[in-house]
Order: sequence, then C-alpha cells, then structure tokens
Amino acid sequence: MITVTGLRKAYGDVVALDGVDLHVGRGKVFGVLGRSGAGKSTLLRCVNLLERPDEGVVTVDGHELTTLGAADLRRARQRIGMIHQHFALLSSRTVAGNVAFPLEVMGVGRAARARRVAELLDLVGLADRAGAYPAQLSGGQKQRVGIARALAAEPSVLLSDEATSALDPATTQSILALLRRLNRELGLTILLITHEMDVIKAVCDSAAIMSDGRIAEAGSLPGLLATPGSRLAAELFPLPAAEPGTVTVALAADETLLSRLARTYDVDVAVVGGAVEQVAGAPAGRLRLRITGAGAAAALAGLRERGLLVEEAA
Ligand SMILES: Nc1ncnc2c1ncn2[C@@H]1O[C@H](COP(=O)(O)OP(=O)(O)OP(=O)(O)O)[C@@H](O)[C@H]1O
Repeated sequence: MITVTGLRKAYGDVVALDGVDLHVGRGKVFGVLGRSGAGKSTLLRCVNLLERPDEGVVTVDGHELTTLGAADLRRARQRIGMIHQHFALLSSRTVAGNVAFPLEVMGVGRAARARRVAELLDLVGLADRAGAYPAQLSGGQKQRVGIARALAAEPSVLLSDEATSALDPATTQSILALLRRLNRELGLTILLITHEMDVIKAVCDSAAIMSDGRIAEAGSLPGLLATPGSRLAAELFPLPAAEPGTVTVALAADETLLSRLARTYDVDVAVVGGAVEQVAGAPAGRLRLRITGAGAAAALAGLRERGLLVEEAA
C-alpha cells in the first residue's frame, strides 16, 4: 500500500533521510520509532510529498507520487489523511466546521457535506459536540476532530505524526483504540511515527526503528520478538542481563506455551525475567526461563524448531 525506496532528503549539510526503504501492506498498522532528530517527521512528510525528497520513489495505493504533476498529486493526496501532534484545528471554526473544511475544498455540496460530517462525528464519538469550538474541547476530543477531518475524503491511508504525544496515558489509550477500530472497520492502512514504545505495542502489526536518517531494523512484531539481537525487541521488552543456564523465548499469541512445554517434555519451567503484554490485542512478549529436568534438552530443541528460542546464556 505504501512503498518507499531509496529515499534521501538533506537540509543543507544535515542529512535527514539517508536511503530509506519501507513497505507497509494494505490494511496494516506500521509504526516508526526513533529518537528526536532521527528523521521520522521528514519521512512522513515525504510520504505524502508535503516535502519533496531529493532522491527516491514513493508509491501510495498504486500511485507513484514522486512522478505526478501538481493536479494529479492533489488528487492522490486526498486518499492520504494526516493527523498531527498538536491537532492543527482551525480555532475560529466549530467541530463540524473543521471536519467540513476538506469537503468544502473538494467542492462537495452543502447537503452531502452535512451528511458526511454527521457520519464522521458519529464514527469518532463526537456527535454531541458538533457546535463546540476547539478551545472548549479536551486534548483527546481535539484529536478525535483531527481524525474525523483526516477521514473526510475517505482516504485509504492515514499518516499519524506523534498523534498521542500531547495526551495523558488514558487519553492516549482511547485514541489508539479508536485508530485500531478504524483500521479494522474501514480497512485503513496506518503509518505512524512515535517515540513511545506503548504506542507500538498498543496498535502496530509491524514496526521499524530509525536512527540517523536510516531504517536500522524493521519487521512484524512477532517476528522481531523472535529475532536474536533485535534492537526493537529489546526496547519493547527489556530484559535483565542473562544468568548462566537461562534461555530467552518469544511468546506471541500463545499464552499456553509454558504449561504445554512442562507437560510435553516433563520439565520444570521457572520464569526469571521478562514480560508479556497485550500487543495489538493479543498477548506477546519475551520471557527469560530456567528449564530443568531430564527433558530439558528436548524442550529446548522443540522451542528452537518452532523459532521461539531467542537466546541461550551459557
Ligand atoms: N525544515 C528543515 N530545515 C532544516 N533542517 C531540518 C528541517 N526539518 C528537519 N530538519 C533536520 O533533519 C533532521 C531530522 O529531523 P526530523 O524532524 O525528521 O526528525 P524526527 O525524528 O521527527 O525528530 P522529532 O521526534 O524531534 O520530531 C534533524 O537533524 C532536523 O534538525
């Protein structure tokens, strides 16, 4: 759905993007994580060509944006919604007026516009605040207006630029739950940038980590959790230093792994570190285990065969 190849962008001597390749499949939620200055915002602005890359190709929903002329680009951009950290609402317009704005620009007639605005406000749970002004709303409500406005033109792709960074943890979770619901119900493809691990865990199917204008690592979350030496997995699920005789396993959507291991191989399994959390709605994580008993070697072989044995501490 979104494919970026060989993207480069420099501001004078500062190389913000240094050869970025990225693919986000249709209907997926993809998170790009990275420290301040890593190039995340530049990447997002290059995906809808708000910023023109110096080199590289950007394809969204089958359109190669980097080769389009101004009129075609404007049309293709209508299929890409964007939400922002500080909401970017028009303070002089009501909630309904903000959501109607892109429809007015597109030339949608008054009656159709009113219908669509009502639908969108219902979708984001703000039907009763249509006449309020942004200053009268909480941060979470403002972001719901931002999301409704971004969806006005029925985009197939939503770009999210740190959409929850200005919100408290509970509001963050409710906005992330809304994004996940929109992803499921509308089949919306979402590319988001964030510096928060919890955002990645809450909504993303896949993730990448950026540093110094490059993608350092990328993959599906279950795949990354099962990858030895994965930096993203270590950031998502930090583990204490390994003790000799322990092993690290990846757990993905299989909460019965440990009891089955104990039953199948007649071993004792002690958890000595790690965590399991809800990742995109299913339990996943990394656990450090001490497996003992006559069947220990066979149990490890079984885990290795299934690609779940991440590390063994000698
Ligand atoms: N318009 C600009 N002019 C000059 N330099 C810029 C511009 N935009 C970004 N940069 C530089 O490019 C680099 C990448 O910036 P970018 O904003 O993409 O990073 P980021 O990962 O989004 O950081 P943050 O999380 O702080 O927003 C930084 O060194 C930044 O100073």
